[in-house]
Amino acid sequence: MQDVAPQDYRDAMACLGAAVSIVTTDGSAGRAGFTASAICSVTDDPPTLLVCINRASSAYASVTRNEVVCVNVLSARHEQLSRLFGGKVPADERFAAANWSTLETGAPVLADSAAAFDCRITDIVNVGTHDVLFCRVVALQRSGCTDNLIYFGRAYHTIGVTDPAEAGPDSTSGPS
Ligand SMILES: NC(=O)c1ccc[n+]([C@@H]2O[C@H](COP(=O)([O-])OP(=O)(O)OC[C@H]3O[C@@H](n4cnc5c(N)ncnc54)[C@H](O)[C@@H]3O)[C@@H](O)[C@H]2O)c1
Ligand SMILES: Cc1cc2c(cc1C)N(C[C@H](O)[C@H](O)[C@H](O)COP(=O)(O)O)c1[nH]c(=O)[nH]c(=O)c1N2
Repeated sequence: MQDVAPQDYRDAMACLGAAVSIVTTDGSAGRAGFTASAICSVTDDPPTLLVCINRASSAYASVTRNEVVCVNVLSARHEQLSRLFGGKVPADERFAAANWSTLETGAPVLADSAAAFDCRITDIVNVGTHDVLFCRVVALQRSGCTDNLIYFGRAYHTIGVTDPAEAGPDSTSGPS
């Protein structure tokens, strides 16, 4: 198979705007977190999303050994936090910059995230430099879901709803 050059691929992927989240974990393998845009809904039954994580990431060992993650969806106000979790800053310094709680799994939940998906990792598929994590959502939290931090063209942007009712009510859900 003839591949395109990685740089050409990245240049084209820079045209694909994506929501930004902070993926966290905690457990016997330690607390860790990283900024992620490669996140996608897989199915609502059972509620499952996927996260792509670079195996070279400082969070990789903790994420895969703890087998739990929380996907914290970011709002416009979280741009600086996203930069902190985007690399090269010690984990304690990343977490010190915000308030965190927990839901079911013990993975850190960002207090004012637009939405937080608390998950157990059920399957992992290795592809190139990354692992694709299939994550079963066991609890979630929504609050102030009126805007999103977006990464597009190698820069941060914001999108928002004009009528807050469009975003629906705040809520917290556990296992049904
Ligand atoms: N999926 C990812 O792992 C991913 C996504 C976005 C950004 N990043 C990292 O953030 C930094 C800044 O990125 P940028 O968007 O400003 O410029 P960039 O040129 O590195 O990336 C452009 C786009 O290519 C994709 N991409 C980049 N690196 C990738 C990788 N290693 N694997 C798969 N897809 C990748 C992303 O969609 C990204 O938005 C880089 O170090 C980049 O590797 C990684
Ligand atoms: C906007 C944006 C989006 C992403 C990233 C960065 C930024 C700025 N990074 C990179 C990731 O956050 C960073 O490489 C890790 O924090 C690893 O750095 P450390 O090894 O912890 O220093 C990233 N990494 C990854 O494995 N999957 C992803 O989806 C993304 N998405």
